[in-house]
Amino acid sequence: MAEQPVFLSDDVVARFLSYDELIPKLEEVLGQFSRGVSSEVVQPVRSVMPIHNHHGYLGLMPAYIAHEDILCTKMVAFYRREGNLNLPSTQATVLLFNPEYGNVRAVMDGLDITHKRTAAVSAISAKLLMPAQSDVLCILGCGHQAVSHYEIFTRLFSFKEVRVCSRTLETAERFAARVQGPMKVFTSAEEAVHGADLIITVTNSSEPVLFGEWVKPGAHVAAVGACRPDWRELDDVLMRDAVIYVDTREGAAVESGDIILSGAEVFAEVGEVLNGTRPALRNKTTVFKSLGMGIQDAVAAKLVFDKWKSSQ
Ligand SMILES: NC(=O)C1=CN([C@@H]2O[C@H](COP(=O)(O)OP(=O)(O)OC[C@H]3O[C@@H](n4cnc5c(N)ncnc54)[C@H](O)[C@@H]3O)[C@@H](O)[C@H]2O)C=CC1
Ligand SMILES: O=C(O)C1=NCCCC1
Repeated sequence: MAEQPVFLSDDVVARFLSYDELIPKLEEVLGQFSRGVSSEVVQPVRSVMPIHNHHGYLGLMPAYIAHEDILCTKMVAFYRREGNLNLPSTQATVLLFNPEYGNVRAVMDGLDITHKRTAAVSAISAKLLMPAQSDVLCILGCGHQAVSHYEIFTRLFSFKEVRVCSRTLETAERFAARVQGPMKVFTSAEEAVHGADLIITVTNSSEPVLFGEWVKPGAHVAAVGACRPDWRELDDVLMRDAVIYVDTREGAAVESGDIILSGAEVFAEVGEVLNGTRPALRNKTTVFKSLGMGIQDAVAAKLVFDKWKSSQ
């Protein structure tokens, strides 16, 4: 008889998921994905269904990584929350399967996985693309992704200054109280961005929050929000002037409003840079447009499950 699935709650997942193990696994799988051997890493573009009555979307993100025998899917609900900050903007559940039988081995809360793997992939892009001398980090948006990005970026890199700015001063101040470490809270995005070497956009805005004329030439931008074809975080000037990197070309062509609506050309997948088949143009202004991938959730879920299992 097939084993019964275990349920791993968010705090259990968080306990077993470490950036130190996650980052090398993500680098490996991003490289394999971009090698394009479709039988090795199978990941269709996510299917996304609108939840009209609640300004939301439900995304289904299946992935199969053959050589590691990982079969997984994440279901993620995400919302445009205009006013009501008490409602969550993202909820996620991850199912990890036994690939041989097709039964579910684990049902996991997917929030910690989503927060950490997204921030880890942004950090991988930054390692490759940010200016060699990066003193000033600026984070636009002060929600959940801002927290995980702050944690990993300040752990991996040393900045002289970290700046944050959100839509309201209240959310920025709440963020500053939640994370450990120094930062300056700005009320003007333009002032926060001025002179920054590395800019992270983690907003739920559907209109541009970052404008090319504000961005220091040579800076690197990790753009994490705007994951719908009609949503923007970056304006046309920035999209036109920067060299554009993505997690997947296929996903970007279908889901990224910044790419579709600006008509910008994608230069490379981050996996291609990791493989050495496309260059990291560090001296130019670069944008990494992140949309999120099922394979990222899959390697994270496997790490969590294996650690949980060996703790039993
Ligand atoms: N690329 C990826 O893999 C993933 C992307 N996302 C996306 O990342 C974005 C952020 O996610 P969460 O942090 O979970 O959302 P959240 O709701 O916790 O935080 C969003 C933040 O953006 C701020 N914001 C909204 N409009 C703004 C503006 N015009 N200027 C500055 N700040 C503004 C809000 O005040 C809030 O602090 C969302 O769009 C989400 O869909 C989420 C998960 C994975
Ligand atoms: O990859 C993910 O997870 C998500 N991507 C875009 C929007 C919400 C979640």
